[in-house]
Amino acid sequence: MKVFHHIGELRQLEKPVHLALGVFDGVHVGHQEVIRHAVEAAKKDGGLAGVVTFEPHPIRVLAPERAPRRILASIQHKADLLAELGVDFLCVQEFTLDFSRREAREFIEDLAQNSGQLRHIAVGEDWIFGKERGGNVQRLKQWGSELDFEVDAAPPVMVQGERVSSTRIRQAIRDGNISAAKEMLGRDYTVVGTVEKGKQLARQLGFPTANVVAHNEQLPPDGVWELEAVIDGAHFKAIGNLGRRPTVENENARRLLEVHVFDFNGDLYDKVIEAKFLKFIRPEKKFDSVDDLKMQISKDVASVRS
Ligand SMILES: Cc1cc2nc3c(=O)[nH]c(=O)nc-3n(C[C@H](O)[C@H](O)[C@H](O)COP(=O)(O)O)c2cc1C
Ligand SMILES: Nc1ncnc2c1ncn2[C@@H]1O[C@H](COP(=O)(O)OP(=O)(O)OP(=O)(O)O)[C@@H](O)[C@H]1O
Repeated sequence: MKVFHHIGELRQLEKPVHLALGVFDGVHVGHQEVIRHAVEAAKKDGGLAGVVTFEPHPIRVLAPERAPRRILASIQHKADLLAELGVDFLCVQEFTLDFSRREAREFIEDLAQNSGQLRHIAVGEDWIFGKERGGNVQRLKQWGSELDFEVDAAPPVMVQGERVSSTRIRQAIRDGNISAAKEMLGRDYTVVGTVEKGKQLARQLGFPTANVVAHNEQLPPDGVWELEAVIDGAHFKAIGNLGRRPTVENENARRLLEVHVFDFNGDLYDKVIEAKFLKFIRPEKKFDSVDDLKMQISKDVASVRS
C-alpha cells in the first residue's frame, strides 16, 4: 500500500479513485464497513481505493485537555490494518490548527481537484467534519453532484445495541473486557511495540522476556495475560506480564509489557512485535522471594501451554 503525506500527491494517481474519509482510530467494525464501500467500488470499476486520514488525532489538537492519552492504533499499525482490508493507498493529512480552520467544502474541493478521477467518497452517515463542523453527509452529497463524485453513507454499525466507537473500545480495554473489545474491533486486541533491553533478570529466572514498549496504545489492566506474539509475520504462543514488577522493582518502576515467547530463542532487541491479548490469567503480585515468583511463573506458563 502506498502512503502519501500530502493531498497534492494524489495527482499522480492515474485510475478512478474511491476514498474513505476519517480518523479511523483502531479501524473497528464501523470503520471497516465504510472502508469496504470504497474497496468494493474500486474493484468494480478497476480503480483505486484510498483512505484519507488525519494525524495527530484531531482531538489532540482541538481539545487536548479532553484528548485520550492513549489511542488504539499508531499510524504504522493503522496502515497495516488498512492494507489488510485491501486499501491501495493511504493519505495522511497533518492535522494542525490551521487545517482545522479550513471550510469543509474547501477540503473536499481540494480532494476533488487533486484526485484526478475522483469517483466516490465513502463516510459514515453521521460523520461531521471541517471548520465549525460545517461538513456533513447531506452537504457532501450536494458538493458531490456539483463536483461530479458519488457519496456513500454507511449506516452505523452497532454491537450490543450501541454504535461502535473508539471511545467505547478504549473503555472496554481499560476495564479488561477484552472480548467486548474484540467484538467491536472485529479482530483480536493487539499491542504493537518495540522491544527494548531490560535488566535481563528474567533470563536468570529461566523465562527470557522481551520488554515491549507500546506505540501509543491503550493498555488493558496490569496482570499476567495469555498472548499470541507475531514476530516477522510468524505466530507464537506467548505469555506476558503487564505492570511494574513489584517483586523486583520499587513502585516508581516503569509500566512495561514483558513477553515470554514460547519455543523462540532468536534476538528480539529493536524488533517491532505484535502482542495479541487473548485471556487474563491473574493479577500482578508482589512475592516474598524471587524463588516464589519463579514457581508461580512456571505454573502460569504450564497453564497457558496446556
Ligand atoms: C509470566 C510472567 C509473570 C510474571 N508475574 C509477575 C508478578 O506477579 N509479580 C512480579 O513482580 N513480577 C512478575 N513478572 C515479572 C518478572 O519479575 C520479570 O520478568 C523480571 O523482573 C525480569 O525483568 P527484566 O526483563 O528487566 O530482566 C512476571 C513475568 C512473567 C514472564
Ligand atoms: N459504528 C460506526 N458505524 C458506521 N460508520 C462509522 C462508525 N463509527 C465511525 N464510522 C465512520 O467511520 C469514518 C471514520 O470515523 P472517525 O474515526 O473519523 O470518527 P468517529 O465517527 O468519531 O469514530 P469513533 O467514534 O469510532 O472514533 C467516519 O466516516 C465515521 O462516520
